Amino acid sequence: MEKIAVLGAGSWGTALAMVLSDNGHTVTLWGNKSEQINEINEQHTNKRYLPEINLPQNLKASVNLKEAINGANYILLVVPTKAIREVCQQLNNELTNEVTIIHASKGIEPDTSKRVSEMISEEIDSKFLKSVVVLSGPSHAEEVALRHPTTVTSASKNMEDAEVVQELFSNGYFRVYTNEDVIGVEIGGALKNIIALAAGITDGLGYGDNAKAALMTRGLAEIIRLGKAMGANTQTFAGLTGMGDLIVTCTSVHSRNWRAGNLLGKGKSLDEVLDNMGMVVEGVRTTKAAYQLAKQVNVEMPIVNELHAVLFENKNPKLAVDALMSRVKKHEGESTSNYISDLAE
Ligand SMILES: NC(=O)C1=CN([C@@H]2O[C@H](COP(=O)(O)OP(=O)(O)OC[C@H]3O[C@@H](n4cnc5c(N)ncnc54)[C@H](OP(=O)(O)O)[C@@H]3O)[C@@H](O)[C@H]2O)C=CC1
Ligand SMILES: O=C(CO)COP(=O)(O)O
Repeated sequence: MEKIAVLGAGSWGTALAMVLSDNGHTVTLWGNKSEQINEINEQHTNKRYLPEINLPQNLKASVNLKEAINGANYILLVVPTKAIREVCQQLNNELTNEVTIIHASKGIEPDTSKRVSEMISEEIDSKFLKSVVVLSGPSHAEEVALRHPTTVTSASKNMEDAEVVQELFSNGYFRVYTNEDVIGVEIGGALKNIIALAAGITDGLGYGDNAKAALMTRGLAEIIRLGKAMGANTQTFAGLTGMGDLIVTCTSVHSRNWRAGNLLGKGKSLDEVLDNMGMVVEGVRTTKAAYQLAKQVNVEMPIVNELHAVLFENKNPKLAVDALMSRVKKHEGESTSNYISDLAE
């Protein structure tokens, strides 16, 4: 059994800390709000993020980062993408031994186009960084906390590290696969949030399942095109962290990205939506990042372009849908870089 620090006491950090505690590991959940940390230690609940859930009695929490990471060989980082660099900088100041950093955040940084694992490698002193492993897949915190069957992927360039993480998390309700395609796993997890925002918008506009199926299918084509340009293995996008996460995020009321899109489709402004969500909506920043990245690598991403216009240029969502529907007529396989044959390899 291992001592593991979980940094980020929101919905996903808490649910993953529960999985690790269920597996018998000694887990300390780190957060920055003392009231919330006291609630976790004394009431064994985290009501703001996981209402109705009783946390395992052996799960401890701390506001003190030094205390949380003391003696840990594994650190699970689960804060919103925009906080990754800041938390890594704090962590870097406290580390005294080499650690494996596992991250479960889904986003791309605007302006730098960096994936989360790249930000971690840039911020953590290499003498403290044994390995970076990504944990991603179709997994709403609300369902994991209820111990409902869930499958995810542990990805690392080094398969042995991915397998160690697979072992740490696996149990009867949490099944972990491995993959060495870190780029594909991170791109799939980040970009599905964009498509979920768009799917929420079409639902909010009152369009039905046909529109959602269209967005998911053509959205996956866009994700694969960008992923291929970034060096991903296109087969990864047929798996849990690609198609799997796209399905769960576009079709679930648990998804904050879908819910945010739904409110936008119903006519709320982006500021109103984000002010009322109370949890991170990663797809907003990632839309900005993907929009910039697509231009840099010259990849066609019409859904991303229209969503960017809705979010940041005040475009009416209905006009964005009209624009997508009236694009130049195409062959279905055109500009998908034969990804279906790639997937079938
Ligand atoms: N929720 C889910 O089902 C899943 C989420 N993810 C990913 O996990 C990541 C985290 O999401 P999630 O837990 O849902 O988000 P939440 O909004 O539920 O929680 C975010 C947590 O991060 C904390 N936080 C934010 N900034 C900092 C900081 N600078 N220092 C310390 N703590 C900070 C927040 O603290 P505070 O309360 O003080 O604001 C809060 O506890 C995202 O990238 C998301 O895409 C991945 C899979 C599933
Ligand atoms: O990543 C998730 C499920 O796999 C959670 O999605 P949301 O951030 O949209 O809630």
